[in-house]
Amino acid sequence: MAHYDTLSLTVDDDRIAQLTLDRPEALNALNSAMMAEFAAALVEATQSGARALILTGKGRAFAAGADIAEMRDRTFGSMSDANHLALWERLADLPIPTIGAINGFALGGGCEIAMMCDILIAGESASFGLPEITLGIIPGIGGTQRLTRIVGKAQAMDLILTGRRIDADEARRLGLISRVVVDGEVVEQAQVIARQIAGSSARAVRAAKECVLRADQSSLSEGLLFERRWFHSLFAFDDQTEGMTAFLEKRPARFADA
Ligand SMILES: C=CC(=O)SCCNC(=O)CCNC(=O)[C@H](O)C(C)(C)COP(=O)(O)OP(=O)(O)OC[C@H]1O[C@@H](n2cnc3c(N)ncnc32)[C@H](O)[C@@H]1OP(=O)(O)O
Repeated sequence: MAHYDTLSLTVDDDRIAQLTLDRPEALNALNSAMMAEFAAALVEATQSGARALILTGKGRAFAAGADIAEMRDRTFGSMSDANHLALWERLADLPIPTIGAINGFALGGGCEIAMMCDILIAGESASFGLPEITLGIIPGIGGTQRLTRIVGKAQAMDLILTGRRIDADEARRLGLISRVVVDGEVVEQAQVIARQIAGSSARAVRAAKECVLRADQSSLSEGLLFERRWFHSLFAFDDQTEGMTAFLEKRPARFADA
């Protein structure tokens, strides 16, 4: 793995990649150096053959948002010419499943990149929010769009216009995250989920991810057709025969690429 200054990337023997944001002294505030390294690390993780990626933060935050000290003196020209923040969006395009393991604060851009993850779990004392409004700006890493799709207009307006923080339980009730776990066990639990995914058929996992993402972006009829076509396509591969034979023979499936 390459050396990074603002994050670390590991890939274990089960082909689980773990990307840890590592600027704990600034609560993992997202600066330009981290953004460039993040994009490079996603490429490296994918090329390593990883079957799932866990994203977490070192210390008492997942990430407390875009780096305010770096942004304060920016101008419209410098922000728009560089298309600032656009690189973070690469996370949403990753072909493998991504699991956000949220420890502590996930605020502003931190909450926004968390919402890009496919599965989100959080420690009991995690807190989420989009406080950009208090800084005279708005979310810029997809926060208004993703939050509205997830929780609906009224809840999104409430959270974005007030900038208020919510705890892990409320985040789960609103649908932002799927599981709340004991603080300190977030990464461990994410690894359990990742290993389960890595033991499945890689093609079926990819198909399932593409279908779920399609549900957000297409009409129901298009989504249903997309799903059915993927379903048919999976019968072209050995994983389907192996999975069904294993069930009938009452043994665990041995997928070729797992
Ligand atoms: C896309 C746009 C955006 O994301 S804009 C940023 C949105 N995020 C925020 O507005 C959150 C800003 N942070 C806070 O409100 C607080 O830090 C906190 C509530 C997350 C934690 O408060 P606490 O009192 O526990 O810690 P400190 O405030 O003392 O923070 C420690 C240390 O981290 C630095 N820091 C925190 N967040 C950021 C940030 N977003 N950008 C840059 N730096 C940040 C903070 O300044 C402290 O540094 P120090 O050198 O020790 O003063």
